[in-house]
Amino acid sequence: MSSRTTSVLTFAGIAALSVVAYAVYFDYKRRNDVDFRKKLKKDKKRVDKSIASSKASLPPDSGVVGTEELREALEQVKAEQVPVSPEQKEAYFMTQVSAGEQLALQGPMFYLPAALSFYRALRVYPSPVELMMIYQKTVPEPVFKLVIELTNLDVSMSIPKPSMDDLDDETSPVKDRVEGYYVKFPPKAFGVKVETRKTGKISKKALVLTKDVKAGEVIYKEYPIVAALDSDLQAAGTHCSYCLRSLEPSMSIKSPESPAFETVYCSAACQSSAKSQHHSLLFTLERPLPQEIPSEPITSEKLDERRKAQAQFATYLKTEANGHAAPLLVARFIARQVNSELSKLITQTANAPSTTSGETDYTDADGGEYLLADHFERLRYVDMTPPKDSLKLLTAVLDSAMPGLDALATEERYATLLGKMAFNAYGVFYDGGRDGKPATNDRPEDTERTRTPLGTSSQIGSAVYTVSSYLAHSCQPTVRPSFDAGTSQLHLIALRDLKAGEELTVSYVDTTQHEGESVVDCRRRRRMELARGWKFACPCERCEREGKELGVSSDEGVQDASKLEKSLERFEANEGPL
Ligand SMILES: C[S@@+](CC[C@H](N)C(=O)[O-])C[C@H]1O[C@@H](n2cnc3c(N)ncnc32)[C@H](O)[C@@H]1O
Repeated sequence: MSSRTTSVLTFAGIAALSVVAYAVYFDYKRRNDVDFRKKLKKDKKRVDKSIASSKASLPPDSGVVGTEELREALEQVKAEQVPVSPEQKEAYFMTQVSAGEQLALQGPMFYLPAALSFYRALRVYPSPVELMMIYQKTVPEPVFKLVIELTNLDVSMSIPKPSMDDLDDETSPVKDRVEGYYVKFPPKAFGVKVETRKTGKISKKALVLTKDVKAGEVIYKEYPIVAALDSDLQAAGTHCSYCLRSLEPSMSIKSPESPAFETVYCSAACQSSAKSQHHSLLFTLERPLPQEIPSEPITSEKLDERRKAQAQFATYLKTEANGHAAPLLVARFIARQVNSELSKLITQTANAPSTTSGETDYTDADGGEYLLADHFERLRYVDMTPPKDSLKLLTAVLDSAMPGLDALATEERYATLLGKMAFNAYGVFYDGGRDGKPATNDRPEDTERTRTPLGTSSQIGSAVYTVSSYLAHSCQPTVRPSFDAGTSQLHLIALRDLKAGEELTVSYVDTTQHEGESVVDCRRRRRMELARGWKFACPCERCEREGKELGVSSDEGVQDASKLEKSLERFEANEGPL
């Protein structure tokens, strides 16, 4: 995939989410909030007035817009007072966007006034970059071009130009936002950077040290974007559902508001974080929007519908998805994105207090230059066929909480998200891992794949991290993940002295030679597991060295999934190298 395609996809992902969040918020208020409906009526009058005055001020030949005309119009707009209070800003924003939409429909003569309306809305919108992206998808092209010209003319406004051509322009602020990502991410304090490395024809992203470290040193600590307990522990109530800490059942905080999916927490802070990130949307009957937005009470039928959807999804997670964290991780991820978008819209338009727990989370998931989507869109994924009905059950939960949310989880998007979770999740374990995980009847290639050097059967749960997702595998790794806080916080520990510039690698699978296991068998076991779960023939030094010593060649470089499948089949039948 070219970097341009990736950039466009990243934009599309973010814009889609913002549009959906805005549309859902708007629609929800329109349906449920009497005051809001009254305000809309008033706004309509204002819009009509605004259109009338725009029409009246049109010069007679205003089909084509010259730079001078544009400059004059811009100066006039900039001389206008911008509303100050959040409520006024919101009303102004709505008026201007509606006026822009209606003017744009009236033909070329009205393109400039339409663009000016959209431009006015930009001046009060909390995330102008995202709004430009929304405009790019929704506003007629000639009008959008005028909005771009207006922003270009206005040097004092730092709104980037998100047209496709600009992505090829080295000086474009948008290009900088997309490609500058790896300059700003990971944050310097992590002591690592992401580099693209090529082995033969295959290029991969690698995590590289930016400082020297000593053996045993903690290189960085990282909180997950999303985490989930293994389903047997989730049901047992022995671990915190949010941070995955082990707890005494008598000390735990139970969540009475979600009978469908019982959760326990180790602290009020974890309970509050879980609720604000995902739990309230997925498994409670609480209104998903913050208190600041008044609404009519929800009917008992609607509540029943929501209760039923949650119960069905919970049953699915406990039975059919049993042993697989990906569907729950995806549900929590989507809910977290929705909550973060909504709280951003609401906190910035209505001055409401943040609904998040305030945990230090460098992903900027709750505002800031890069969003959760920016991080997640860039991660690699494996093609997956979603389990039957799992998407339907999830969208029913989302839709019963807020009509319209189902647009966030199309089949394609859902499959990609599952594939991302499966490729990038780490198994969380501490104190040497656990025993007694129930065995599954799944085929090996269908079992949970989470990078865990102790093996999946020792993990207590799964979690996805942004920085650590970039770590490549080696059977002779330079670092190891550790969970020394006894929670899902990942500590990356150096396994030997390492120098700045060295690539960091972890073991995705158990690479230790077990008692009674020969070198051949150990090599075979881990290579099969990597090929089945991770779709690559391991090219690491250890595999190479052992292969040479044992006189077996290896199919390094097998990256094409169809070729890999064949290679794997031959290898399993002892008929060829992998
Ligand atoms: C979670 S991603 C790791 C991120 C990866 N470093 C990247 O390129 O973005 C896992 C995938 O990276 C690839 N990968 C990881 N380690 C590798 C290695 N040592 N050699 C070749 N491919 C590797 C495999 O395709 C694997 O399924």
